[in-house]
Amino acid sequence: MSARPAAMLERAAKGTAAFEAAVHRLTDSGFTRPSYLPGWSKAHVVAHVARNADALVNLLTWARTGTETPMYANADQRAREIEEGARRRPEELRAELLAADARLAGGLAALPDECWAATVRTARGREVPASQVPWMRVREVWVHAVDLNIDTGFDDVPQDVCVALVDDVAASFRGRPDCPSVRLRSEDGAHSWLLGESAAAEPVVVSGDLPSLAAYATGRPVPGPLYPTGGGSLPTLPAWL
Ligand SMILES: O=C(O)/C=C/C(=O)CC(=O)C(=O)O
Repeated sequence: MSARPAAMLERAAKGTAAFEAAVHRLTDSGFTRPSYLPGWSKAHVVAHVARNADALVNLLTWARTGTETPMYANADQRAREIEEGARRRPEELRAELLAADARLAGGLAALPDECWAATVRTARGREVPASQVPWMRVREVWVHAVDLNIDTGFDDVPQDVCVALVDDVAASFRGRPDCPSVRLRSEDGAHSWLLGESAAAEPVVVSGDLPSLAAYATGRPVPGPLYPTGGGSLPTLPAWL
């Protein structure tokens, strides 16, 4: 069986198309308007997503060659390139995004089967197989399509991506003392996640549809109603990523 993560590659291609389409709907003057991310304009978000594509190409290079090729030289380089990108003219920034997306698509298509299991290290120091790279891109393009604050919301994010996002958040909040104990439950009962300290007393149960749960877990605008146990207020979660 091939180690190629075919389904996730497909999701990455669809998410990338959705992000590019959202940017396409953005007027030139809209680039300088605020995104949902504090201190970032929409242009910052576009520049970050373009640089993330190149950073992921670096991980694919690492997987293919065995030579350590970090996503970014350091946090300063990452921040500087986002700032520089955000100052470019809209047509340049749009073109940069498309070129970076094409480089990443080429790198993903060309990675030999035997390289997907190679271990690489992310900018957050996580050691992961290269087969995680398509998921890392899915996460970036969908969450930041919402962050652009144009017209994409979590209702537009495919349900399987919503589930995978909450899986990701639950894994990163597991056992964290700064995370309240919260059980997220999809309204159809098919999915359930425990956030925060599992040893803590009775968690607050929050139920709702998958887009709303994913939006709440990732700290984004929640499209639909969420129902915490006892009708109280929603617990405040720590920032994710
Ligand atoms: O998944 C990780 O461990 C790291 C992800 C990132 O660093 C994504 C970014 O924030 C980025 O490329 O700037």
